[in-house]
Amino acid sequence: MLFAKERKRRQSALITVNNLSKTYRIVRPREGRFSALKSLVHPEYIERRAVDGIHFSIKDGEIVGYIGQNGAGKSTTIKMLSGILVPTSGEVYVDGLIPHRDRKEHLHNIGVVFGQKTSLWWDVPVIDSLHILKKMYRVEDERFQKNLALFTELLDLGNFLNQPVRQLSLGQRVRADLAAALMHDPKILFLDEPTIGVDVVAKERLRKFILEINRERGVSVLLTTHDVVDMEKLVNRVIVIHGGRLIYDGAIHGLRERYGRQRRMELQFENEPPDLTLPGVDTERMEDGGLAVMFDQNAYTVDEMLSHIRKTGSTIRDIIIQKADIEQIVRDIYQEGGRDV
Ligand SMILES: Nc1ncnc2c1ncn2[C@@H]1O[C@H](COP(=O)(O)OP(=O)(O)OP(=O)(O)O)[C@@H](O)[C@H]1O
Repeated sequence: MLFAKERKRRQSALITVNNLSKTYRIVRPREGRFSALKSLVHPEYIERRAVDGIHFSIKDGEIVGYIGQNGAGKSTTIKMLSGILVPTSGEVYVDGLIPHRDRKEHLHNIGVVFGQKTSLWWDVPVIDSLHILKKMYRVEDERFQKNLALFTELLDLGNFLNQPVRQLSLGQRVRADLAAALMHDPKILFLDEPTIGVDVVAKERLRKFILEINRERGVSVLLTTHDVVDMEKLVNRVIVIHGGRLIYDGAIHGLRERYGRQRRMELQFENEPPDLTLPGVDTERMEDGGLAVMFDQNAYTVDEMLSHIRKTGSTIRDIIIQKADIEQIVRDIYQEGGRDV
C-alpha cells in the first residue's frame, strides 16, 4: 500500500528532480617543482559542486531545452537522469524509477545520445551495432524491422548502414546514434548536444526527426544545446542552469520577456545622425549611414528615446525597432549569470 502510494508520488510527472546535487571530489592541482609527483603520492582532494540543489519536473510528451554555458552542470544532470552518475543528494525519479538504483528497468525507458561521443561499436558496421542492441534490449523481430525501416527512411541511413562507425562523418554518426537510442522504443530521449559540429543540412534533418519522433510516438525529449536555432525550432520550454543552479524554467517567450529587455532602434536621418550621449545607451554608426541605438526598455520607452533624439535637432526619416533575439538573450544570461531569480 505504502509502495503504491510512493510510486504514485514519483510518477506524478515523467521526470521529477528535487533538490538534486552532485559534488565531484577532485585532486587539488598543485604548483611548483614535482607537483605532479606530489599529487600522485599525497593527493589532496577538493570538492567541486557541479549541480547545486535543482528542482524541475517534465511531463509526458514535452520537449525541454536544458541550457547553460560550458561547465554549468548540464551533462552532470543528464548523467544523473540516465543513471550513469549517483547524485550526492536530492531525489531524481524517471517514470517512477530511481535511475542509478533501478538501472536495468530504467534503461528500457530511456535513449541517450551524447553528440560528442558515440555509444556504438567503433569498428562494427552500423547495422551490426543495431542488431547487438536488439539482442541486448530483447526487441522483437517485427518491431525491430519496423523501426529500422522507419529510421532508415527518416534519418537517411541507407548509404552507410554497412559501414563501420569509425568511417562515418559526424552528421552520419549522430544519425546512427539516434537510431540506436530509439530502437527499443524508449519513452524518453536525453540528447546532449546532438547537433554540435554537424553541418546545417544535417542539423535540419536531425531537428525534423526529433520533432517527428516526439509527435508520432510521444517520446519526451530533454535536450542540451548551445545552438540557438535548436532552441527556437525544437523547444517551447527551457531550463537554464548556471554554476550548477537553476536560474530559469519556463517558456521561451518568457525568457524573452524576462531577459530580452534590450531594444535596438535603427534610424535613418534627413541630415547627419546626432551624437547621442545618454546613460546606459549604446550607439553605432551603420554601414548605410544610419545610426543604431541600443537601450534597455525598462530604462527608456521608445517614445522617450525618440524625443531625446528629436531634441538634438536631427530629423528622423525612417525607423526600425528590433527586440532582442534568443541568441542575444542567451548571451546576456551567460554574461550576467542570470538576474531576478
Ligand atoms: N568527472 C568529473 N570529475 C570532476 N569534475 C567534473 C567531472 N565532470 C564534470 N566536472 C565539473 O563539473 C562542472 C559541470 O560540468 P558539466 O560537464 O556537467 O557541465 P556542462 O554544462 O555539461 O558543460 P559543457 O557545455 O562544457 O558540456 C564543471 O566544473 C566540470 O569541470
